[in-house]
Amino acid sequence: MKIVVSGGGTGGHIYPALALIRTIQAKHPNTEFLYIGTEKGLESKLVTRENIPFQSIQITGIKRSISLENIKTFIRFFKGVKDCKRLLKSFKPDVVIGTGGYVCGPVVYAAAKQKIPTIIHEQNSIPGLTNKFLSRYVNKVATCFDSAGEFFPKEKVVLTGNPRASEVIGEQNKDILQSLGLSANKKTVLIVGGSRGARPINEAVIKSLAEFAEKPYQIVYVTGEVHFNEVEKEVSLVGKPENIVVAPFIHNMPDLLRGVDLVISRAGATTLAEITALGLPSILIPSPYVTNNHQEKNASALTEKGAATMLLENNLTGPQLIKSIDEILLNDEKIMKMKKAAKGMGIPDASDRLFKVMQDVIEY
Ligand SMILES: CC(=O)N[C@H]1[C@@H](OP(=O)(O)OP(=O)(O)OC[C@H]2O[C@@H](n3ccc(=O)[nH]c3=O)[C@H](O)[C@@H]2O)O[C@H](CO)[C@@H](O)[C@@H]1O
Repeated sequence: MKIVVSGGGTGGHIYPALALIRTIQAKHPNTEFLYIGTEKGLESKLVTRENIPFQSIQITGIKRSISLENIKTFIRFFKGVKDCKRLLKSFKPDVVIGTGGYVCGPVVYAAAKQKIPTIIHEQNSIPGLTNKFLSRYVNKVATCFDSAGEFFPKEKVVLTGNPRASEVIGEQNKDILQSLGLSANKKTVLIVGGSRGARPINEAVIKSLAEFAEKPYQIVYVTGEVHFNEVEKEVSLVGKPENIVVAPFIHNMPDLLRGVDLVISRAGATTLAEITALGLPSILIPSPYVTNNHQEKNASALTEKGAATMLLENNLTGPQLIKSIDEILLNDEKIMKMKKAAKGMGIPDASDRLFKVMQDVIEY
């Protein structure tokens, strides 16, 4: 079998694609893959380090306001479609799957025009522009939230969940905490601002460092690659408590997630799929800078079930962050309830479900 995968820009679109590829590689080792992305997106780094064949095209996202840049984007889109048609003709895939981000636009569109079976995977509760556009042309739309289905042609929608949920499932192993220089026996909080980090979260954490030093729990704090140097400088001015580890990015996030007790994060949909699959309590700080405020909607799905608490960025201060952590981590009964609620929302067999959709469109 030959499969083209495309998805990019941020980790939330790339990791589901990689998780799906790994599932298929495990089941059908002879499958050939081609990943199409952009050089600028995180995919050019994340995909190549997995030794998956990677080709890049040039494309930019569309701006919501009318601008000259959009005319250039349309020109790039059609040039991208032409380049993709050439790549697809030479690779001859059985199916093409897009996991979101604007790079999928020309890839999936070109495939649909060449009558190659196509699927898009939408991670969020409110779909992105590219997936809405592509839904007219594809065979199936795989979703992770019921609410996303309303935005797509009904007959094409299948609720599969996010393949990354399947990937994080596994035995809990605290070795990773020790390898980071932390204790295997203390409760552990992971603080992460999505795949690129989030400055407002970083600011609140830096302001809380002195107080964290007094806490009975420990913290893995992931700054995001681009913010790391600046954060390190500020941390060295205040002094880093021994119970905190600061890292720019964690490549083996599934291992780490299996070792922590509480996650503080933006409300990116792939992160939410991971924490619900594992049944992890969370404090979600939705990014207000995303299309249609979709992260707040993503987060609400969890808070409505009691799986998470939400802290809006407007209310994010150092003291509020510490209060929110203590309310959960120092209350075993609350932890148990949140764990159960989170687990109840997880879709751990998402990879299998999505693979089944692929088989169905190929055989159709
Ligand atoms: C600003 C923006 O547009 N954000 C979107 C983007 O978020 P973003 O890329 O931040 O996505 P998510 O939070 O959903 O997923 C992040 C992924 O990166 C991984 N990870 C993160 C940090 C790290 O150090 N190591 C690591 O491996 C996580 O485990 C997860 O698999 O895609 C999501 C999924 O479509 C959307 O919901 C978000 O709104």
